[in-house]
Amino acid sequence: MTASATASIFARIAPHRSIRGFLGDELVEQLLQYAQDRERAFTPTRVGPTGMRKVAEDVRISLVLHDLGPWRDVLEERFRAVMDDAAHALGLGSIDLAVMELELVAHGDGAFYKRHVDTSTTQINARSDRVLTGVYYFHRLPRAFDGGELRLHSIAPVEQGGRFVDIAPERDMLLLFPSWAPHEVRPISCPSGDFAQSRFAINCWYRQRRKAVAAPPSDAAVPARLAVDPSARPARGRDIDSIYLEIDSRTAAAGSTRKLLRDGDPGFDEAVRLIEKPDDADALLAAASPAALRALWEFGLLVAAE
Ligand SMILES: O=C(O)CCC(=O)C(=O)O
Ligand SMILES: [Fe+2]
Repeated sequence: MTASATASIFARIAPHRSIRGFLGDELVEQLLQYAQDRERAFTPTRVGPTGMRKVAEDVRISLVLHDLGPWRDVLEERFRAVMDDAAHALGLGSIDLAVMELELVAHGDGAFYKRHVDTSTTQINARSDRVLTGVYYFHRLPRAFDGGELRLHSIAPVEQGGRFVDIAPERDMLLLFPSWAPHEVRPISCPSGDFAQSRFAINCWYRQRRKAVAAPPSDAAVPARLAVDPSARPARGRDIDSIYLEIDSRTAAAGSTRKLLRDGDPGFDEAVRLIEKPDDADALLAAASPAALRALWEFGLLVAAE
């Protein structure tokens, strides 16, 4: 490829699509009401990888609510319904969906989010990656804020021939773009300062499952007596993502030839419970199937008892 062909790829704005009238007025009103009722439960947004996220007011100011309450199921269903077409239209191929991350974000007066990519939250040993970003916009009428465009950038910065496009956050519009595409939220001015008049958005990240690395069949005998690795730390009250990460990092630390223990694999449910409640290990081990015990041992979550 010539240098100028490469330059033009990096100077191109990522493919994107918008779907107007995505949820319809009735649901918009219900979501506005929900946001208003839950105002006190919103917290400052954070940036950075899972498990190390921090408030950084020089990068991002907005408020977030992860609990979508009674709307979670219907939202998941609607977002899921457009995934395949959007992924193909944007050149992402078929997504092997692991999970959808959903959150409700309020941008009020003075809010913004500087240029970033949505893939940077993922840790090296995560089980899935953000591949497709959906942002669904809604707000009260008449609209009481200005600004808040989503600026979609090419990979190359403007000084190197790059470009950008500003997309207005239209009420009841879903915008879809690849999660690797650099973008920002332009500053919002909402002179009333009234939370209910914020620029609301539901972020949806479609996470693609990482390919499993096939485990070589192990013929080593599972030790007769197993115990929780004494160096394992209890993880009560952690969210499920941190538990997944914990499973993966313990697997790696044990030098296991198997790469990831996944949902649905023998031993996966037991692994989650062991990490959540290591004190209940004895009862869990007594009830676990031989296949689950083998997996827990191969993945380094259990070790031979002294
Ligand atoms: O609200 C928007 O337009 C986009 C928000 C965003 O980029 C993010 O939360 O990662
Ligand atoms: Fe983003």
